[in-house]
Amino acid sequence: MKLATLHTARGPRVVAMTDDDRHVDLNLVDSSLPTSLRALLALEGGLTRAAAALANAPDEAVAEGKLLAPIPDPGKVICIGLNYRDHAEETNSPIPSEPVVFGKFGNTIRGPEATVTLPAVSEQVDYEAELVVVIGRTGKNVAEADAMNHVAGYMNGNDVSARDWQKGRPGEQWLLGKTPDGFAPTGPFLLSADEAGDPHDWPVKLELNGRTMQDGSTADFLFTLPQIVAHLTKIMTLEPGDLIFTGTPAGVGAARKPPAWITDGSETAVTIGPLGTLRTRFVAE
Ligand SMILES: NC(=O)N[C@@H](O)C(=O)O
Repeated sequence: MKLATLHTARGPRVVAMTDDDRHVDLNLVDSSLPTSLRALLALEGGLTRAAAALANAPDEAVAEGKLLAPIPDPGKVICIGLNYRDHAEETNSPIPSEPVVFGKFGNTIRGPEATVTLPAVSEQVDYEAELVVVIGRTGKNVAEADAMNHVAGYMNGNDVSARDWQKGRPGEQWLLGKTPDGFAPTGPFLLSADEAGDPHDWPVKLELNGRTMQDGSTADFLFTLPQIVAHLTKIMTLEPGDLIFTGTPAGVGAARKPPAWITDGSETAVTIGPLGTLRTRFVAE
């Protein structure tokens, strides 16, 4: 199932996208279903009931509106860094012995087709195509063997980064470079895990203004999704609606000569496996 959040005349609604790109308002079909995708994921059997609603949807349940981020209000936005050898090498970073972890806040979340304002204080805004994992079940101390049972589905993501606020900062902290408003676009939809299958061999592609800049594969992960989920849950409880950005392959703007920064009027397009395309426009502040 392709699930998304649509801003309709009735407010935000969870919709299922049909193969001909119509949006079925699941709450209109089954009014006991929550209107938030995060709440639907937290509901025991929520995805099964959503599938039943989609299967029984009358034509009147088709809704019009603007797509928002599939999960507009994630509890946590966790990011894995240096999870591709070629990206670690192009940034002269050591190959990590365990997952490198950092985070983003809710202010960074944007949907497909969003316009992101570039912070006036940065001259080095960069793109990073990433597979985003959406957690569907609460878990702490999750074993690798059980980890994929905690995954609800997948989305395209762009870990937009202000390099001049990420590198060379006191305490080697990346946070300010990773958390300007809008620096975590996701979408256009969440593909449920049952339909997605195994995501460990998906192409990861990013175009900047129509030019291919990244063309990698999740087959090159240094740490697999089960390893990442097991590692994170040693420390924290993961909950339905939490997002995990799983790292970016080589080809980022900072590693190019000359560097290829995102500037006023730029557009990025992220396409990962069967997840559609996430387009983002950027304008100057
Ligand atoms: N360089 C950098 O920030 N990289 C990370 O975000 C990553 O995805 O590897």
